[in-house]
Amino acid sequence: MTVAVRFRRHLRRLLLLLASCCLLSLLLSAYFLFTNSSPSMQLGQSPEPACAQPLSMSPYHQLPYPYPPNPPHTHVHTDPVVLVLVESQYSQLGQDIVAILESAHFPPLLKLRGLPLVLRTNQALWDCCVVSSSPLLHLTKPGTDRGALPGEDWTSFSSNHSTYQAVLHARAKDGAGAGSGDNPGPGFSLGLQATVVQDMGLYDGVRRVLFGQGLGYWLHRLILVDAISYLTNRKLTLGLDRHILVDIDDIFVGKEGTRMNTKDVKVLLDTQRQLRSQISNFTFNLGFSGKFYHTGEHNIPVDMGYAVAPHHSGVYPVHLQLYKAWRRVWNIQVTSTEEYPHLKPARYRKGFIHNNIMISIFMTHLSNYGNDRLGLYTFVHLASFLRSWTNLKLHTLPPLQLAHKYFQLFPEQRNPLWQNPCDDKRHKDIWSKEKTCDRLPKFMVIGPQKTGTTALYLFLLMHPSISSNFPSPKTYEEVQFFNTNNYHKGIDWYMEFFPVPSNVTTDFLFEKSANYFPSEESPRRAAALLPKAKIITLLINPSDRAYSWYQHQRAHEDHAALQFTFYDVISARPGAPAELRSLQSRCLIPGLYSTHLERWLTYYPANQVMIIDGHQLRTDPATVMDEVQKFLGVTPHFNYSQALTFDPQKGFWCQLLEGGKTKCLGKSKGRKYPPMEPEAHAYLSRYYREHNVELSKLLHRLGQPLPSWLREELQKVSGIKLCDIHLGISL
Ligand SMILES: Nc1ncnc2c1ncn2[C@@H]1O[C@H](COP(=O)(O)OS(=O)(=O)O)[C@@H](OP(=O)(O)O)[C@H]1O
Repeated sequence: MTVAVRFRRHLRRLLLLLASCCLLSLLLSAYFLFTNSSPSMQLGQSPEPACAQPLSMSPYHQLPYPYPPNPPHTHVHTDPVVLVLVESQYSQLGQDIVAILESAHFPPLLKLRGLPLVLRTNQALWDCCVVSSSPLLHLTKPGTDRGALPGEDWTSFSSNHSTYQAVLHARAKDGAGAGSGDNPGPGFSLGLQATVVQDMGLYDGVRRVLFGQGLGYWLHRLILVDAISYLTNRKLTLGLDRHILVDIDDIFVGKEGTRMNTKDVKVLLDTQRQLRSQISNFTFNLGFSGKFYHTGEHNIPVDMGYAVAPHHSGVYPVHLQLYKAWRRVWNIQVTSTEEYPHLKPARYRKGFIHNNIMISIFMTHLSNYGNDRLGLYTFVHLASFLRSWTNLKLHTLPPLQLAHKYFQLFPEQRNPLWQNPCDDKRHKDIWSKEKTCDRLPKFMVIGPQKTGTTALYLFLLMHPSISSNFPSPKTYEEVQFFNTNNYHKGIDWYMEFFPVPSNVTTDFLFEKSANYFPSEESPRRAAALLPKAKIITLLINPSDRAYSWYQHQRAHEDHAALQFTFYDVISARPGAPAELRSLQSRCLIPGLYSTHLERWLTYYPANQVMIIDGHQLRTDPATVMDEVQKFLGVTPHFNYSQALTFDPQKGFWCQLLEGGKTKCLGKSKGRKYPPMEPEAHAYLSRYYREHNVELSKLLHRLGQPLPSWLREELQKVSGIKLCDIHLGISL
């Protein structure tokens, strides 16, 4: 089973668990809220500004970051299920819970039965401040947000139990609250309303963070980030270092009169000085592109290996010529894009490396025109906001180093994921007018090898509306785009393999690369570029497949295959020679059908995937081809019973030509070799047993019949009837 499949299963399980916990929490909350509304204590008010008060007696408030160890409750739940309670904007159930706390329909004072917590609802508050001693804080820096808080529906919390620790305090506008003589509880300051509290789990073993209003309030969002970190024991925490680079694009471009003048440059330098007080070495980056690059008049160094390449210059979708020109003429090693994979939403933007040019997303685009003061104001205030309210540390680096840093931080982004430029209007507009997105396959035969893929390929080409890719001009072999380094040659390279269809709606282009089936990368890459494509796979008995593949290797004079018997290959142990082990895995792994199929089904819906019984294609190709035509929706219907004939000499079905001649596959398909030894047969039956069981379950789930070879293999599985397997009883 692949990591992706396992992850999906875990995720599904986790979501179910979350949903059940939410439901339970909802019921409990509703029960508590409705069954007891008498306050157990008076709430206080203080004339002092918020957070100027001495803080609670909580045993934790003195403890510095990193967070204290788990509270001494014996059964503290640190499972992130509690996150759902605060994740109000993104989860329907969480929304309900926060809505309860915000609701204007409850009496002003509530006590939660079963929990030592009192809620005061529907308040107008002001002067909100972050409690500096809260152990929750990581990203958030203590400070006071003066003035009225938005809305008049705030809920505040008080308690006399040390499990609760205030995170945010505010003052009640109407003067309500605990009098100066009241005791608001150990976790709370006298006279202040706690609007966000952290439950350490000391009371009932459940750690929580309770918000007295939604996440519309900006400080709540900051606290939410810390709450997630706290509740997951820092598993979901980002570091505090951030890098910033500001490009001023094309400073010499723009109409006469709108370009930067001396005054603009002076203000720019002044801003740079201010920013340097907060970000050491901060330097505005002069971006150059287009025809003004390298004009040299201004004596500004431009050989930094970097050029701004905004979307209109075609960084993504990739124009290969541009990359080559950059490299050759200006030795560009890094540029930036805001289009990959799409312009919006900005948080999904990524970088990638193509043709040794790093394309990263650090570009923050300042206007290239004169008189721009707003941009400068924004950057200065952004930096001071971050310094005042967060513990983030801002750094800067020159573009090249920053790009290296970027891919060091996000190595998974190095490899691009190509998409169809015509699926996004902005991409299409950038895409060259001479290019078309119609030179892409509508369906693919993905393998695995030795299952009859070439026969299927030949039969498909007999159909008047179906055409395939051109063979590789160098190797005459399959394209192998999605599973090899060919992928890094880009989609232009791939499209060159296909003819321009004469009729886009009726013509069916396809590609057959038999190694796509077991490849880890192929399904994700194929689905990104060809999400609507239909996928055809052929399965024969994996033992026969392995044997045919071994014979194929021998015919190609593979050194190890000639040296070792088939049994040696399939039964090689971990300490065997590397050459043998490599041959073994290439021989056996493609036959783990259920694993590979599950991966394809992660990226493609089941109705786009056709699983053909390769044995049936061999014995009754006309019936299979009828089903294939139906699956593809291709017209006109082609009569394969008339077009194919069994060739007794070849021992296989072949194309019937005029005059009764036949066109069969070459010598390399349908080879003559001795039958597999019984010992190897038995070994492989055992080896593939579990996987065949998994395959039968998968086919059952998809509502597909079991091929006869699979039935036979399953019958060898002792004591287990097929119907048991279908019912999901494991062996
Ligand atoms: N009609 C017809 N003609 C010839 N061969 C046929 C046909 N139908 C199925 N087969 C079986 O296809 C096997 C080769 O599979 P592939 O074409 O997928 O092989 S490859 O991966 O492309 O090398 C090949 O395997 P071998 O018998 O081991 O050569 C054949 O058994």
